[in-house]
Amino acid sequence: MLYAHTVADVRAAEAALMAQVPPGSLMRWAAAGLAAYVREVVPGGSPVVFLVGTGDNGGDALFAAAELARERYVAVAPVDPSRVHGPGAEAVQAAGCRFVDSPRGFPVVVDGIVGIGGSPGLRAPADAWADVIAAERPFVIAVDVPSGVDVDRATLPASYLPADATCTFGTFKNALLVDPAASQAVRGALPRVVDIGLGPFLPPPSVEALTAADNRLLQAVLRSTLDTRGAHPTQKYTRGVVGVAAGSAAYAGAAQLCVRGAQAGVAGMVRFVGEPALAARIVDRCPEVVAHTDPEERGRVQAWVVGSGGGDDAAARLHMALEDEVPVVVDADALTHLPERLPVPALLTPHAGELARMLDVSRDDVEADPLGHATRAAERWEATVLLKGVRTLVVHPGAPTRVNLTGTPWLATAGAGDVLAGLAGSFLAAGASPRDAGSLAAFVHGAAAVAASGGGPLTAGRVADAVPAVIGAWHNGTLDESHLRDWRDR
Ligand SMILES: NC(=O)C1=CN([C@@H]2O[C@H](COP(=O)(O)OP(=O)(O)OC[C@H]3O[C@@H](n4cnc5c(N)ncnc54)[C@H](O)[C@@H]3O)[C@@H](O)[C@H]2O)[C@@H](O)CC1
Repeated sequence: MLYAHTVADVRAAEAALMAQVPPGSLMRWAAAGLAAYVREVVPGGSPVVFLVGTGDNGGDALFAAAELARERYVAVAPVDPSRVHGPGAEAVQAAGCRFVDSPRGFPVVVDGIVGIGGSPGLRAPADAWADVIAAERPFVIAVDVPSGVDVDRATLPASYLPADATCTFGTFKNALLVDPAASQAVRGALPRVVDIGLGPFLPPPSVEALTAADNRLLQAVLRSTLDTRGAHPTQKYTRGVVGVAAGSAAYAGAAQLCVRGAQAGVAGMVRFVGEPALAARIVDRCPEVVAHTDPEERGRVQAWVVGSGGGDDAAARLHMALEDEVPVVVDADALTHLPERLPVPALLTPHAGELARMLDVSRDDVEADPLGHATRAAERWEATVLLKGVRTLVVHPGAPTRVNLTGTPWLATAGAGDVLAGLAGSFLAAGASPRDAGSLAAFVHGAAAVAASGGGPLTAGRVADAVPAVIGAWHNGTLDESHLRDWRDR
């Protein structure tokens, strides 16, 4: 699992650690880690300019500059020459670094303007430096966080300095994992986390992300439903039955893709409820499905998926599902019919436009602050909200938010959300909580998309087809982290 913490939590942990170690230790460790990282990502002797702010972020940069000055040409550009970290300034002077007043002409820039102590946005002269950098496109390495971003909210003010590589300390910060900051300001590979000993002092994270190594969650779900040792015979019913009440005459394909997502997942059986013509088409394409054309005769399920391609009867389908008192995935059109309070554990799966309608704000508002809006909706309905996006969020009140890091831009394709809803329903039916079901489904869905895409275009049906092999590999520990996303190195 990758973990991100809030600024307040990092500061509290730093204070607790600092009380136990000699003064200046943390900054020395941070600076040594930063210098090693610069060496690693920019090997050879390229000249480097360090942009140095007035706080400890600037201090980290100065000590790293002094260390690297032994090996290559290093310049220092202070934001305010009268306010630089004292011991850091002495170190760069002793090391013979040159002082400059702009990053102009340098192929490599290290951004130590502000870290977790910065208020959002860039002030003079950093705003002008950002313009120079945008024009010249040097390789930019951020110290702790790219300067200017809102670190906790992961939002982007008018001015910030995007980084091509980021070296952070102790733990991730929200802005390094969550959009829009993560996608826009943190280009390239995931940031490097330099261990400065904060671990024992950090509280539970604010944000976390599953990795290929985190298959215990999946194993725990399957342990209760799938007996791989033969001690207790596994039956389709013990694996969970997922009900799909999705699709409409206008969006018949949505029903089918939702069913295919559910079938590809971990449940043992899929029931479908819908009008006769639609049900007949589903069974034709997916003969394993048990279809019910009369909702009164729908049979027992352990979880429902409602709303994908919903159309006019989405409200009735949601009402029907809630009557069964089992967990429910509420998708697409059904999201506009949510009751004041949900009587069952629920996973709401909006995209930005749907979340905007739920909260009566604009889509732009949601896209500018996905974490804030998903959190608002999760608190408003006391439910888990899975907000679909490049980095899908799964927000549950009172628990760390999960951000999904698998996927490919090719996954932005018609029907992908229907497959995801069905897949999430299968995890719910197998006994996962809405939070785990949403994050497991998002992870598997993204990884399946990468596998199916092979770097090229995708259809949603091919994503569903790739799901079983991803679940199998993740379950038995052979999933390869390096094949889980293809936006990493852009
Ligand atoms: N506290 C510690 O023990 C450690 C801190 N570390 C570093 O210290 C950083 C935090 O240091 P600080 O708390 O001093 O805060 P920062 O250095 O992040 O920023 C605060 C300083 O920047 C100025 N400032 C704030 N917003 C600004 C803006 N928008 N534009 C320009 N200037 C702005 C403030 O006047 C203040 O002087 C971390 O991000 C990390 O890089 C590391 O050395 C690890 C240990």
